[in-house]
Amino acid sequence: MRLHRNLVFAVIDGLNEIFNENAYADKVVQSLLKRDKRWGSRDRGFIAETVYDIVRWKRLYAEIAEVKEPYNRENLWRIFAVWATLRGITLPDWKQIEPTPTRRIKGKFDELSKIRKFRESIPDWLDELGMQQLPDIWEKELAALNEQAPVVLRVNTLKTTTEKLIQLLKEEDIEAETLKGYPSAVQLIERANVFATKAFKDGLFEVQDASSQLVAKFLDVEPGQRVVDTCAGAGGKSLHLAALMENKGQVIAMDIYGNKLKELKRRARRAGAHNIETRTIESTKDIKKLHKKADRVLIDAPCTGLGVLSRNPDAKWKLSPEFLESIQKTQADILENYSKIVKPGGKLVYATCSILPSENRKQVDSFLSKEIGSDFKLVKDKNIYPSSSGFDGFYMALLERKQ
Ligand SMILES: C[S@@+](CC[C@H](N)C(=O)[O-])C[C@H]1O[C@@H](n2cnc3c(N)ncnc32)[C@H](O)[C@@H]1O
Repeated sequence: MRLHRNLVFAVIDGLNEIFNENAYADKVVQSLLKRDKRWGSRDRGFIAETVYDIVRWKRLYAEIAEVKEPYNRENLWRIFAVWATLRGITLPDWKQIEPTPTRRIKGKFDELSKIRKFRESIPDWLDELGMQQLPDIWEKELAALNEQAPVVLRVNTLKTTTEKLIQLLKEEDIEAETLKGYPSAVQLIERANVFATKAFKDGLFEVQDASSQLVAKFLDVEPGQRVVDTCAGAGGKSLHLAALMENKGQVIAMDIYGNKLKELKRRARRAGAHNIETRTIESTKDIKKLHKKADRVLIDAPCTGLGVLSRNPDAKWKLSPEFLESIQKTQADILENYSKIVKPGGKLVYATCSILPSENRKQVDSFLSKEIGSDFKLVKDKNIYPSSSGFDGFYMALLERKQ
């Protein structure tokens, strides 16, 4: 592979923003890709994959490069040189790249790979937490979370079928296949920019991980019901709920951030999902109005996102023990307050994209031991682990409010 100067410069600029300016990797990559209209899909792929790779392996590469945070540009070039050397890419003779001791880099890589926190590139506190909470599986989950996530689409059944979508994508030179056990999912055989397709603009699919596609189904919705999606965000699950309900009944999509709900509205229009109403949560009154009013409630709770590290590797570096503590408190409050929206006889799903028991089953058990929780029973729950599923890590619990 020959390295192109302007692409590598874009990578270095992106890393600077992510590591030194606390910017989110997905946003940074999105804006880098707009830098030069002449870049083709290979160039764009190089930038996105290299940035994500280096974010994913930051601790390991920085250790090999012998650089410490905050990284100046020279440090970032050294980290880049480690990335390239370990991939067997011949480094060009540019002034930014110092003569790199290839053998030394490979030797250090072998040596550090014996130690989990370097091999899997993870902060000490997070590694200790994972070992405490998931002693038997942490090591293999961590390895799975460092794999690149596949691109999975959810077919919008309000407008098309999986077979038709696969055919339409093929006509746009994108190969995709169905996924056993995930009725509305289609997985790309090779990565491609699906957002540029006509099928996307026509609202025939959304990009949504296969594990995430199990959440709305877990809620057991039916056409005609009133369903409240309490942490709807930009609406990945609300859109799925609307499709499962065949556009009949009502989905009330709520969030504390109105801008996310605006994006949800745009997506709903494109998808032809007409039964979604958005409501920003301004105060507890907005929740009280709905007490005992819904057949189904979804709490897709804010969480550490530890189950989706393959998609968002920068979360490893942005999370902190203080954030974990505060998000767990939020999860407990949300569960206690929003469960009151469920009608007697109605159902609730509590879900997270984390694999930590303290954000998952422990939250459910603690809720069930409270006064409001005694009105509910746990019907079933499911832990989805990246190592066995091949997709994101998720947790979902189905609870039923007694009559
Ligand atoms: C896991 S994300 C939701 C993802 C979304 N359901 C989807 O499928 O695309 C959690 C959401 O909870 C929202 N949130 C955080 N605190 C909240 C609160 N107290 N009440 C309601 N929503 C909250 C966040 O803004 C975020 O959009």
